[in-house]
Amino acid sequence: MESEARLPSEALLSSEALLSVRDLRIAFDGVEAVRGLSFDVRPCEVLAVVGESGAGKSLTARALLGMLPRDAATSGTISPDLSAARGRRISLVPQDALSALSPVHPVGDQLAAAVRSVARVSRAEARSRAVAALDRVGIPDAARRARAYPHEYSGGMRQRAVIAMATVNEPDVVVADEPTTALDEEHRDLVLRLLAERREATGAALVLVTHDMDAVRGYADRVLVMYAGRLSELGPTDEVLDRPRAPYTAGLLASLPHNATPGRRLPALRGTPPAPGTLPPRCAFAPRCPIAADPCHTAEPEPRQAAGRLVACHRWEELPHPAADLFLQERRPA
Ligand SMILES: Nc1ncnc2c1ncn2[C@@H]1O[C@H](COP(=O)(O)OP(=O)(O)OP(=O)(O)O)[C@@H](O)[C@H]1O
Repeated sequence: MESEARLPSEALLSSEALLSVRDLRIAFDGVEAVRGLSFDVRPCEVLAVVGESGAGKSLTARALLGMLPRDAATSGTISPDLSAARGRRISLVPQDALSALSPVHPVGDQLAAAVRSVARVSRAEARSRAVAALDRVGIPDAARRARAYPHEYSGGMRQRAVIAMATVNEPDVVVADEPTTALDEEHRDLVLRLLAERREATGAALVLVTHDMDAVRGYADRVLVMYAGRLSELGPTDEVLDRPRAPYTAGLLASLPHNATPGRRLPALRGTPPAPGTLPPRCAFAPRCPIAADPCHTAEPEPRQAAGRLVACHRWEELPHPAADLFLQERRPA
């Protein structure tokens, strides 16, 4: 039997945290979409946030930035609150590069304005930092290109410019919200490489919200797996991906196309996540879980320290390894 210790939420606090999120709840019209989430962002790490659509990943990312919709009701703590220092200590790389850039100002002017919004420097100095930032993300002839408008940039150059914008002030935390979802493979790799490179050069932590498990494997130090607004599993990337302990993580990984064995039926996560507001007091994953048993149907599991990570599952010790076949069997008619 592997060791397990139930921890009170305060014990999840880590002295090395750059950002601590505790019991974060985000609700719309009284319905909670994020339901008591606690995690840390550590200095200089890449923390991936994964989970199916609707898990609450983007809301969580936006909460870090203080960019939630006006009608969102929140509770819990995010400390320190960096939202007032947005652009200086925390910045966003959004999914859509065009939305991050104003169409009516030259790119260099936008970067220079971003510099001057946080630093008392001359226009000339801001301009020179803007050009240097464009140069660092590989925009050729940056001084000339700084005078061009976003629509004069190619798609790849716009992506680069957005990363330059997010990192020009060397923030402590960069939040990238599905930065590659809308991109083809070439641009996807470019964005991930550049983000990783700029993050490393500036010593920033990167919170990477993504559906792309290859990106998680390639770039993330730790991964936070979310399900129905809660933490399902959080731990070092290789350990979580190589040996998931939460059945939800196992199902998510088993259903990736490249995990298919030729000639065998593809494992799949049957069903869909519950809609917010429809959650009875049980494990939200229980109806889809191949190893759910008694406790899962009566009490929602809290995150526990287990096998070198946090796992929110009553039955994590019962999960076989590898677990993909569980999800194959689940598809057979009863
Ligand atoms: N502005 C809003 N008003 C009402 N409900 C919202 C709003 N934004 C999000 N939600 C609810 O919160 C849930 C979580 O949203 P969120 O965008 O964080 O999911 P996600 O995990 O990022 O999904 P995806 O991968 O599709 O982006 C949604 O399913 C939705 O029910």
